[in-house]
Amino acid sequence: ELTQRPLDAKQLQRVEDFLFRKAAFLSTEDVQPTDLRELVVLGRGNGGSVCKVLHVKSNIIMARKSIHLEIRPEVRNQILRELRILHKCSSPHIIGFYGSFWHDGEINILMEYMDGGSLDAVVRRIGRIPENVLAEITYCILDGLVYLRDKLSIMHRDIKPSNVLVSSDGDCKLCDFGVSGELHNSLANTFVGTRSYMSPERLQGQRYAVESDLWSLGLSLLEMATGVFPIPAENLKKGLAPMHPPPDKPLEAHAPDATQSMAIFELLANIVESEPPRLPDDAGFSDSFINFIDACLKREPSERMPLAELIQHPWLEDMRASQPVNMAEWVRSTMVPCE
Ligand SMILES: O=c1[nH]ccc2cc(OC[C@@H]3CCNC3)c(Cl)cc12
Repeated sequence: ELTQRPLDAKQLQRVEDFLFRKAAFLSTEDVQPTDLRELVVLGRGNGGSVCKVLHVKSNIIMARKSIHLEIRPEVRNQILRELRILHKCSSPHIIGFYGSFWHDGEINILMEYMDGGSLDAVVRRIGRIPENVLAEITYCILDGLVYLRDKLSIMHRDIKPSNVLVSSDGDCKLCDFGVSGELHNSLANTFVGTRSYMSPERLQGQRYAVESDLWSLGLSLLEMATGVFPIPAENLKKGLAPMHPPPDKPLEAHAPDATQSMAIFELLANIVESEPPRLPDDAGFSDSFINFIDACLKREPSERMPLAELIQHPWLEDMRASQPVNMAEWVRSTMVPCE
């Protein structure tokens, strides 16, 4: 059995609290869009936009992801049917699901609200994430991947910093995993972006499996540790992003996104043809962290360290033992004080 850490009592309590809130919510009849009061837009990406909403009848704050799709009723009903699998998800490392509904040309997915937001926004705000914090985050991601594989027999398909969410309670959860094949097909040609976390085998249209998620994990960790998207490898030569850039000089002023200069096709060709990127060995990262990322970033999927071994990698235990993190405190330190 994998070395799952026993959930601490507070974490278990929060999972139960969620299920209790969800029961209260489900006791209200089917969600009508008018039941939701829009509070603030949280972000855009993955084909949709995310809004913080209040479900008025149950007085629960939620995150609603809306995906505009021009599809036939049979296809959208198939998507809603497949999304219902998410009701079976109950893990401290997987975002909670309240339900989904179609309205006015959009699939709406109601999820648990995470007040710390997504890690892409955290990195934009503070520059880069300390190694010991990344070890905690990595454990949560790996445990979430184990849960998806063992309970839903699925891989994530879209591991990247913007699909990892954190909360001021110290929780760290995966979202936007590929639970609906029909939704995946409907979104197939909507890729927009200047960077890709996709594995070489997937970019080449070859068969891919959970090892492809491990490539994406390695690339995401490299980016969050250095504050720089690591492809092309030259990006890393310019040194790390400053940690906690002075508020007067927003990060953009520091590191204009070098990948913008490289067109997306050239970038994808680089991923497939070049040696995988590595953590710099003169920037203060531990050897076991460098080794962990190397174990994920093998171009050959079969050479990547399997999930069961990664979750037991010395880096996770060493970091947790030598530099333990209070995740609740750390997340709070990254949050923008409300005006
Ligand atoms: O609180 C959330 N719950 C579920 C999903 C979610 C997604 C979020 O952001 C997703 C976008 C995608 C690209 N960057 C951020 C945020 Cl910022 C909060 C939540």
